[in-house]
Amino acid sequence: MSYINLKDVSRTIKHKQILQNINLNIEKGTITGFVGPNGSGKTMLFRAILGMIKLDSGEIEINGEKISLGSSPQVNIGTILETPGFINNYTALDNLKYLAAIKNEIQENQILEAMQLFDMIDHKDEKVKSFSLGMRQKLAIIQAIMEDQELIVLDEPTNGLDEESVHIFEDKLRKLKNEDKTILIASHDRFVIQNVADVVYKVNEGHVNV
Ligand SMILES: Nc1ncnc2c1ncn2[C@@H]1O[C@H](COP(=O)(O)OP(=O)(O)OP(=O)(O)O)[C@@H](O)[C@H]1O
Repeated sequence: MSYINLKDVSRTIKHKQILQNINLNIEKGTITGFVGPNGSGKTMLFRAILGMIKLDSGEIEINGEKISLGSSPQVNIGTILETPGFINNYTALDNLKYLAAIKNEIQENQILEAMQLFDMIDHKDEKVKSFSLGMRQKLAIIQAIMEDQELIVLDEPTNGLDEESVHIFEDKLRKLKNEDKTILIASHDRFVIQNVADVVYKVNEGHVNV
């Protein structure tokens, strides 16, 4: 049994088939890349896997657990889906502490350790409203990995990152994979996908193909 299973998953919104009969098996401890044009369905696919949209038909299981709209899976999941909603008037550290308080599983030193990875320690006391796009994106990556999440779902994670940060990010993904984390990543940056993914799927008009 794979770690993530999608069986005949379909969803139509306003007469448009957004996800079309998707069958997918993803193994634990792998990095799976998704590529495809704008509007092809990558984000919707991730939303479906995370139980954020209702399916018209089909089934999704993560670690043997059936996923349905509104039920939060037992698996600890880290995500970046579109623009992360940070509180602009809070500092970077306070934003991360606020997010960490939801699950209350990690201490400040673990947050700082994750910030260190992307050289964000020097900016920890600055308000997020002063951050550049790339700095916000680093913060988004940090929140997606800081709790040692076992499933990490990343939609366009390298948006706005400079070259060095992309390398740090790729290295971190490889380390997480070696720790048996399962990572899904959608990106228009084909180099990132080529560099890290074990399997790459093409998404086109709601279909998913190898
Ligand atoms: N809230 C919504 N209501 C109706 N249709 C939507 C909604 N969000 C997305 N769609 C449609 O779903 C389809 C898939 O969109 P999705 O955001 O998954 O594409 P994507 O592959 O992530 O694109 P991009 O590369 O631009 O991020 C598109 O046709 C889009 O117009």
